[in-house]
Amino acid sequence: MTGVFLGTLSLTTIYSKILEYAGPRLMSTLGLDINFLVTLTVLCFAIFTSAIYFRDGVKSLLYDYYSCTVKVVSQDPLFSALMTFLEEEGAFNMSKVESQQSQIGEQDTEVKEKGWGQKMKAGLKQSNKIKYAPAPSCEDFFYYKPTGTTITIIREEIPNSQSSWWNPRPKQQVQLTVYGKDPTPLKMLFEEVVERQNNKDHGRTAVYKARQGSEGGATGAEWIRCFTKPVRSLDTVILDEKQKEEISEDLKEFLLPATNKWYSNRGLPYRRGYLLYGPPGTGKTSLSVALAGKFGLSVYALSLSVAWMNDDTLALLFSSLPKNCIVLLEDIDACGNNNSNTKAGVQVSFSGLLNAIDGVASKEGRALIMTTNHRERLDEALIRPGRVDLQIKFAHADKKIIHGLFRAIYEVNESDKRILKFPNDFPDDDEIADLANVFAEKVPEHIFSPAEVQGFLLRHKKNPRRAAAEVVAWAEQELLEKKERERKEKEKEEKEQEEKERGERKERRKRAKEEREKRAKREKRRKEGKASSDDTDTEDEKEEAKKEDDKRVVYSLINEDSANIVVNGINEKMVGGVAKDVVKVNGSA
Ligand SMILES: Nc1ncnc2c1ncn2[C@@H]1O[C@H](COP(=O)(O)OP(=O)(O)OP(=O)(O)O)[C@@H](O)[C@H]1O
Repeated sequence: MTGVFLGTLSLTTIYSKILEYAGPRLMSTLGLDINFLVTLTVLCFAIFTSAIYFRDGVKSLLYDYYSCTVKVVSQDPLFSALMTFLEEEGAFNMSKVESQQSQIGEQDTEVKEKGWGQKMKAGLKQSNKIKYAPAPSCEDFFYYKPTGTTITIIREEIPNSQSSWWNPRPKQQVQLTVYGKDPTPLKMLFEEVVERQNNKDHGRTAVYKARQGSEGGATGAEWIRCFTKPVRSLDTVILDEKQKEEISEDLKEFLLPATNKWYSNRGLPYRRGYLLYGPPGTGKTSLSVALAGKFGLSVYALSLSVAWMNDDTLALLFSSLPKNCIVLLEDIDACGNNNSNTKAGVQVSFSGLLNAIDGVASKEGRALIMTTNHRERLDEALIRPGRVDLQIKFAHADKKIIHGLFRAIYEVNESDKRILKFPNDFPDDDEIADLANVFAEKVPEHIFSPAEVQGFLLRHKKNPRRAAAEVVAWAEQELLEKKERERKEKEKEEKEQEEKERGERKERRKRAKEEREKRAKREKRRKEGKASSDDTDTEDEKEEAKKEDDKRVVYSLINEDSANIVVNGINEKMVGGVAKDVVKVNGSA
């Protein structure tokens, strides 16, 4: 009954009923007029709204005319250092957070020594620690003690629409504002950020990796600080001392400010290029990282073989390098040469690579280290002076390198021996020197890479005597396996070559057939007196036709006589490979 009754009442009726009922009671108990109350509420609301408008207006006026602002975009190497600093200082209100892996701080990941670029992926051991970052578009206030100033921090995502491959949008930007005309607090803050970053990097080498930046349909790429690792001493790279010194001195001189001036006075682009070539596992990457460590440079590693790398992204990455860094470009032979031969899956063209290295957009002040296992496949244009100023050859280990590797592994200081629980009877330095001689005598020279020898030694990390005793058996076994691997590889290569040649022959036959048919048609038209200017053979066509006629002669001869005799007899006159082709044609016919 009650439900039906309420249903029939309208809201206005209820409201007027309440006013009718509550009004007089409020009046009698509180002494307040209901009309007065309503007016007061509306007035408060109006004042509150105007106050907000007023505050925003003043704020925007102050912001426009009486503040200093610095914006840092995510592509700037300073971005991650700044975010780490602010996070460490507790500047962010973490009530609105998002989990994040790469932007704030760096991924403290362990990386296997072997290789960069694509290989690095396999070597990364992701730390499972989840990091939190303040969600974008939040405003934070950070009290910066040294200057007693409050800094407003706004972190924003940047809209997609502004991006294009030549100007990829930064993913994010952080904006720091202080009110007042004095930018000193911001300057001081940035000095502290850089100093803290430098202190952290001291004794470490920072490694940056190229990352695809493709959103909103536009492709792009950016460098991302991946990790830092302790500086690798040049002494741990076992190589001919002269070669090490040569490249080290060259780089040292290049980095001098006077050299920069010298280059610019002569209008030369201030860049230096090195080529490290040789079989896998001989120390090319290790030397590059050790050099970076020695001169306090960061390494910018990239590989041409990653699926998204193309001419544009490569050029973009080269144009966004900082000054004084080492760019490590591995497996440079992947993009082929002027006559193509690009590896499957590689999108970077040879001209694209040349353009990135020393095109107009390429940054100055960087040292480029290119590595390859196949120097013979490189185009001379790529390694001409100016692009490559110094070449270092790496080879399989000789006696000196084998000896050096042994000593490098087993010369351990007392504290490491204690911490790592080395056995008490671990040989002293004199015995290690003797064992190193024995070891080097037993390993055949120029067969194994330093990486292979090092791999064996690491198996007996705490037992050099055993390593020296067992190395012969290991070397024999390895040799057998190596030979088997080489045999299989050769077989595979031969098969691929055969397949390629078969394809080329097929293509040539197809073209020749089309040409014959075309000529026959022309001939027919000529005989019928319908020849047009198109039917006149060009010099090239005449030459092609002559070749075709020759082929047909061979072909008919083959049909009559023994193929081998004819081919051997005519081969002299033939253009390379034609006779052989015809034999195969005949064979398959
Ligand atoms: N000459 C060397 N001195 C010291 N260690 C070496 C040397 N060569 C190789 N190694 C060791 O072998 C491993 C692989 O070396 P590295 O990656 O530098 O070889 P690479 O020549 O760059 O190989 P790839 O051509 O396959 O990239 C590393 O652990 C490195 O320490």
